[in-house]
Amino acid sequence: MKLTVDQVHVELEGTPVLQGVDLEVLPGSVVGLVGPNGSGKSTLLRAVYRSLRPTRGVVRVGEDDVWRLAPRTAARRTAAVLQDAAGGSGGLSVREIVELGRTPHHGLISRESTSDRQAVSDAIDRCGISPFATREYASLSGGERQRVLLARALAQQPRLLVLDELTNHLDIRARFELLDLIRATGVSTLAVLHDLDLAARLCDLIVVLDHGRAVAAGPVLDVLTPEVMREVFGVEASTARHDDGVVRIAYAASPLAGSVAGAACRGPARRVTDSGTVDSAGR
Ligand SMILES: Nc1ncnc2c1ncn2[C@@H]1O[C@H](COP(=O)(O)OP(=O)(O)OP(=O)(O)O)[C@@H](O)[C@H]1O
Repeated sequence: MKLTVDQVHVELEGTPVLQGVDLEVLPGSVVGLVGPNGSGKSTLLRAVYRSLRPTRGVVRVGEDDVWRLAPRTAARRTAAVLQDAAGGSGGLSVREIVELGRTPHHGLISRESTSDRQAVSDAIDRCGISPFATREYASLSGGERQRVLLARALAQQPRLLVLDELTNHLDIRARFELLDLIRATGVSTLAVLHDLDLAARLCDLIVVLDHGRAVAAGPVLDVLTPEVMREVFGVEASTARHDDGVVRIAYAASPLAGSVAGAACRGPARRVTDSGTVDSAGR
């Protein structure tokens, strides 16, 4: 299902945190949301998964404004996997945590159905967590928990996946496995990623946020240009597609742009032009 973020503004305690963000995730595609700390990535995700109402602008999943849908309908469409906290799992087992993904499909008095059980078992298998399905969730390692939370999201059978730094706790093999898994779901996905190499591998398109604005959007090679790497991330780097087809980012021997002390040299706020590239004049 398509996600459309249309001119979304968010103001928190009088501070503009998002300023007119536009983006699209086409059905079945994976869009990476990248940007420096504090640029507004998690805030944008919150507006998408309906935990924070935008001050202005519209978020549509399919044709519908998510803030006009019934909460249960919105919850069926969108599943969010957020940065993990072990607290709040209330002694539940892994399987019980995954079963929570079925909640939006239940009425007040409905009981677990065959399709619920099937969806839960499929999600557990796909995420490779059956060896510890009966363990208490809180006893798992950080990487194991990430898989369980993804399984809960898949059990929900959503039309849109929203992922916030899903690969944080994962070792390198587990990262690649998870990327493959996400791609294989075929579900439209908006993923916040700090690791730009992983973003380049996983995503069809990248959107760069800086100071609450989408300053660049498009295919990774068009977006993570040396200029954007310098102006937005404060590092000297180049991005190229290698002979094996993989896009890699090469950082300069002294990557910190602008100052030996490492303070990022930031340009003026930039924005996306009609062609999806950065307006380098900052207009
Ligand atoms: N309640 C609030 N009042 C004022 N400012 C807030 C509030 N909550 C968040 N912010 C600010 O909004 C900005 C964006 O925060 P957000 O968590 O969306 O950034 P982020 O890009 O996800 O950052 P990170 O990469 O560090 O996770 C930050 O500067 C943050 O301090």
